[in-house]
Amino acid sequence: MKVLKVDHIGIAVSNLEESLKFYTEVLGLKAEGTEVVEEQKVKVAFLPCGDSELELLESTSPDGPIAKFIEKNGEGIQHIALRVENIEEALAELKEKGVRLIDEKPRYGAGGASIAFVHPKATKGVLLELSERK
Ligand SMILES: C[C@@H](C(=O)O)C(=O)SCCNC(=O)CCNC(=O)[C@H](O)C(C)(C)COP(=O)(O)OP(=O)(O)OC[C@H]1O[C@@H](n2cnc3c(N)ncnc32)[C@H](O)[C@@H]1OP(=O)(O)O
Ligand SMILES: [Co+2]
Repeated sequence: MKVLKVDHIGIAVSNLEESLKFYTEVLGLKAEGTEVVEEQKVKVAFLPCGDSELELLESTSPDGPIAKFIEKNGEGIQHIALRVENIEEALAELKEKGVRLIDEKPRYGAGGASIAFVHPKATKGVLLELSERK
């Protein structure tokens, strides 16, 4: 598999609009439009940061992964996403190596990316998202 770069860092927040104020008004980052990703039960906003981005995620449901994360840990970094050249190939290789995957097949990611998560127990405690953008 080929990792191209850190695509984004996912930050779990309780209130997206409120959190965006800090990142845009204080840090001066520019927010791209928000998007609801139903399958992940999140509303997200991306803030480009040089060659990578920050992804702010607010839960759209009390039983979604972001709501559960915040309940357990409070707001903060929830995942790191690596851009890969070919996600199908990356997943096949990780599976072959016995790595614990959350998603064996790519799912829909914000902006039309193909994404899949690797379990934090396999990565020394980091929820890892693989992302391929065409
Ligand atoms: C829109 C999209 C995009 O970018 O395009 C996104 O990013 S969507 C981003 C939101 N979507 C997702 O996160 C989908 C993938 N996530 C999941 O399936 C889930 O959140 C899991 C990661 C499997 C965790 O599930 P759940 O909370 O039910 O399990 P759990 O609390 O029993 O956790 C099992 C163990 O993993 C650890 N753990 C849980 N979440 C973690 C996280 N975010 N980072 C690091 N460790 C984590 C727990 O502390 C626990 O360890 P101990 O056993 O040692 O206590
Ligand atoms: Co993400």
